[in-house]
Amino acid sequence: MNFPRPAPGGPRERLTPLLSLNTQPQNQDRPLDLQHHLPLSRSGYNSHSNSNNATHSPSSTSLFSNAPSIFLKTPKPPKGKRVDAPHVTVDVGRRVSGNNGDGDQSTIRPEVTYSPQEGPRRPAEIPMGNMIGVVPPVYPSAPREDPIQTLRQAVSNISIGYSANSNQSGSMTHSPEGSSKSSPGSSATGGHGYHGLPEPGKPKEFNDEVFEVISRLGEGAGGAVHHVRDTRDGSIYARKTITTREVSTRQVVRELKIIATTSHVNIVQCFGAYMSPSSSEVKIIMEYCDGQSLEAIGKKLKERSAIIGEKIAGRIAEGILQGLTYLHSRRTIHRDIKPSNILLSREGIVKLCDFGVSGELTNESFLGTFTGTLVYMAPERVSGGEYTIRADVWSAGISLLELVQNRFPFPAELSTIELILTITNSEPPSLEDDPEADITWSDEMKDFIRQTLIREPRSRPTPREMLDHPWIRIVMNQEDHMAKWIRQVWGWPKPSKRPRKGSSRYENNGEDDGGNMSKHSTGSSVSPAD
Ligand SMILES: Nc1ncnc2c1ncn2[C@@H]1O[C@H](COP(=O)(O)OP(=O)(O)OP(=O)(O)O)[C@@H](O)[C@H]1O
Repeated sequence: MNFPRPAPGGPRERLTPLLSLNTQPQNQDRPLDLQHHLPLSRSGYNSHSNSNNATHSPSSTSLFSNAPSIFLKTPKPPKGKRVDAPHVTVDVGRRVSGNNGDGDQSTIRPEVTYSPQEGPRRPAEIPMGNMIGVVPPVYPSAPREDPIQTLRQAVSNISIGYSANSNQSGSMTHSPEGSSKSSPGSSATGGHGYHGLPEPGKPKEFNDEVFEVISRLGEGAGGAVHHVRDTRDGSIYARKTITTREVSTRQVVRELKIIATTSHVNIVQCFGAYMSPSSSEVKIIMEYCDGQSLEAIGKKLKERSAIIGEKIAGRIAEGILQGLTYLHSRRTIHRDIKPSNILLSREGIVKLCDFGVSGELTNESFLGTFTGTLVYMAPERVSGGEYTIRADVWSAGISLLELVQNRFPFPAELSTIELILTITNSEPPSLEDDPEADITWSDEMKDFIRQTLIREPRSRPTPREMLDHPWIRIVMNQEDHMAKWIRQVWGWPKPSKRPRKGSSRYENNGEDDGGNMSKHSTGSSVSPAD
């Protein structure tokens, strides 16, 4: 990460000398390297925060006339509060002391340090290597933040097993075939075999040894997601591995906190987490969503030259909005709603996942935090403005439009800058009939998409308001075929009503799934399930 260098001679804030070095040069022929930005990011320091808290002042005088000085902007830490390590630029004119051999071990001998809380005090000698001095700030009462410790704490907070989340407090949005309760056991592998449910209320301990990897589900920015089986009881999960070196501690902690504290039928359920022995990875154990993501479903439909029907699209839209409404009630914005983060369970229930970039609202809005996937971002986010939960509504609209039209709503050949300009300045994309393919969509559905893609954020409805849209009400008044539809998408056999002794739960009972997808048709009747 690049930290902004303080502009020489630029506006300065109140500076407080933290450390003054008394230089008694013993070897003056090798000047120390000047003007290095030296992040105080030894282990235990949060190197990416408070980048603006330090600067140096070459022209300032120090306690000792010849001594180079380090100055810090020193916001006085509130009592009992953690202080992140500042970044300092060391302005050291001469090697201080020590041998000049290959080891290049020199020592700076600070005479006085100054702590905003304690005033001047004398620290120990601080070794230098390679002519760069790294001087820890002296905040005796401020505990250093150890990222590994922070992660361990966050992991242990959620590693209380599935018992904490086993109560699905969210409303069921429809009545799927089979069990509606989310549990690892209910997601049998590829329709072969039913695994017993873990005992409710009994926390499970997870580690690498207990898992067997079935397949790799995909890879995101921070790590990979695997389909795994717990060899102790055959339970099936999705395991997300986050490489701690690639993702900021804050981001991992935020994701862990959000998934550990959310409990809703339209949010992927978390069953626990653990750290790899080397602490280089955090692994999150989630419910496995057999129905896969809207991205994978879209690809499958394309392969078969099939499109999705209105009733199915409406159910999916409703599930997304329920999930977002719940998140909003928890003062959370997802910030990365896109087809690969919208999953379906075996029963066709929508499950939002990937809270890596989600944000917790302190006020109703965020200001200009550029996090997420550009192509699904609302105009106010792309342009760096303030944004609210309504930004997630836009992303949901783009994702749905992509799914039903089976193509990305913006021209594919746009460069990043052109895409930004299109999102911010052009007429928002809309749902259109395709007479050539004999596809027509209802006016209600077209209006629903239009409402989600209103450019002016304040005029765009919230997820809660979108749930009252006539299209959603019409769709939700009709019979639910999600389980049948998702089975047809993936070609799963129909589950038998009563499993015969010794047979698998998802045994094919002879249902003909051959005609599960029309090549094309009107938008309202593309599949038997529709
Ligand atoms: N619980 C789950 N069940 C089934 N598949 C999942 C689950 N969680 C994630 N996946 C799939 O794993 C893949 C990787 O997911 P991940 O969230 O890490 O990255 P992504 O959304 O593809 O990319 P990015 O990190 O850029 O947002 C995606 O295809 C996603 O659909």
